[in-house]
Amino acid sequence: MLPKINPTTTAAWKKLETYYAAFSETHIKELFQKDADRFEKYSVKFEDILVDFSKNRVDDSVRSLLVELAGECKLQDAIESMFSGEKINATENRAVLHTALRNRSNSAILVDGNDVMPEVNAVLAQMKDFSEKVISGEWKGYSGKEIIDIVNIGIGGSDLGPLMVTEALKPYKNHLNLHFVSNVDGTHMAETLKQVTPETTLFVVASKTFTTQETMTNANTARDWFLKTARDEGFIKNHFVAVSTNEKEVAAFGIDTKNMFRFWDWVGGRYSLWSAIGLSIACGIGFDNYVELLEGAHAMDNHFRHTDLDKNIPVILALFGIWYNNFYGAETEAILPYDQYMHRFAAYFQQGNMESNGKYVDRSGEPVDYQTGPVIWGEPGTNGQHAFYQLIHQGTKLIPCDFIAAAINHNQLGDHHPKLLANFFAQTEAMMVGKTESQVVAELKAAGKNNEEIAALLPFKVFRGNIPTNSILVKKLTPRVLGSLIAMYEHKIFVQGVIWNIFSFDQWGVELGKQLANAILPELLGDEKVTDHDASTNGLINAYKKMR
Ligand SMILES: O=P(O)(O)OC[C@H]1O[C@@H](O)[C@@H](O)[C@@H](O)[C@@H]1O
Repeated sequence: MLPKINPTTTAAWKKLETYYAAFSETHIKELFQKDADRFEKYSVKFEDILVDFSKNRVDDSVRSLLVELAGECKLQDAIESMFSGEKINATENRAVLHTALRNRSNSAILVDGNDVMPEVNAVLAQMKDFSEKVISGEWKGYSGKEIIDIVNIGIGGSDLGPLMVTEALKPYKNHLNLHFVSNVDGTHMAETLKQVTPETTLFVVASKTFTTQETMTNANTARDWFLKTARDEGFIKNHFVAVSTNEKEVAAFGIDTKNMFRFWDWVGGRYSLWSAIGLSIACGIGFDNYVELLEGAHAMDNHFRHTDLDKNIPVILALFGIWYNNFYGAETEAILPYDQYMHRFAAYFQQGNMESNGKYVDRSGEPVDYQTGPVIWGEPGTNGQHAFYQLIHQGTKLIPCDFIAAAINHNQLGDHHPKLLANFFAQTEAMMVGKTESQVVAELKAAGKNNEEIAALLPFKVFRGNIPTNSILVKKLTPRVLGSLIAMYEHKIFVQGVIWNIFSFDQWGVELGKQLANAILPELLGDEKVTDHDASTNGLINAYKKMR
């Protein structure tokens, strides 16, 4: 069980508050001036990943007080509780074992006294067998043709993980074309179906519950579309497989449970790409590459579980995040991959982070009186530079940023990569050092401006700097490296949830909207005036009825 400790009542929190009062105006530049070894002291190398934490508003005292905070909040016990299969997802009475799905050591992990590893390995073997058959062409569509297109139908964790990973690992892609349909907006399915043919398309219906409205609607539409051409329900088994925890609903849909890939209630939706939800990944990049992804995550799991807190990458990321969130009042964090293939990475961790730590009730059921999860957002560099970096550099909000880049690009095209990386390094430098008044004056003088012109322009051209960044530089974006990066952020989220004294593995907050949508749906069918909601909702529904 996780402890129920209000972090603000710890001695470390009080000390951090006192320290913050004196320290908060300190410029990161000064920290570098005072400490020649700062880069070495504030960076950690893990396999092919270098994480540079040095450009943060953190000194040795802040770092050790944050580690003290983690200690007082019993972080190490919490880590052990998660890895050993305790039911730390208390509001759903479930263990949290995405780490078991990538437990390449195969050591026993017990849930209710039963080792989960044999089942995990059995599903992995099933995924290997299936993906190899589809890739080799041994798996045939109803007319005897090989599969060319795979359509993953899922939403939330049953979509974002496979989508993000297959985009990030596109250089490892085989001949199969992957498509992802998530939105209940018919456009998503309609546009996808335009690109595929029934004879050569495999639908992977991915849903933990197999009751999600969007996914079931899309899956039914896909089945109708398929049967219009195939005409025989007996052919469904060649073209529809399911990934789910819900055997009953899978069978009710008409999918042969032989073509069902199981997972378990101890896999959270947003942590499910490591489970059979990764089937599209295994098909798209091959099972061996999928296993490499698991291996990379497992290596990060070991680092997280066994490394001292002050050298532990996910722990440091989490603690520095808490420093900005709870002491500096930062509301958001940006994830900025300088890697076009990682264009869905921030979106993926929007769910990972915001669904996990977007909670205002603590583990005792009381409302918190401090901030919890931040807003996560981001786009790949350099695009973001020409869009929203203005606000990061000169806006009124403090936005800590994570920069991610690979030293070796999969596409060695002219001088694109040095240019990309020059921007990566320049942005983290600019965010930290800024530009002083005297630098601006010197530049304007050199450009031939007179004193009056200089005075008029000066305030607009100054950059305060002191914007905190983490730089995550990897050798190359391989499946193993990506696996480690994803696990790194997952554990960061876990650490923050532990310290904020919230339950990170439930998501009750997504339910209300679903419930109300189910109530509204039948009201949209007829023409009668709707009156049972508030005036705005009634007004909108009635206006819609007139417009359609
Ligand atoms: O995989 P299924 O059950 O369709 O859920 C899909 C998604 O639904 C949402 O409402 C959330 O609960 C997510 O965590 C989940 O990933």
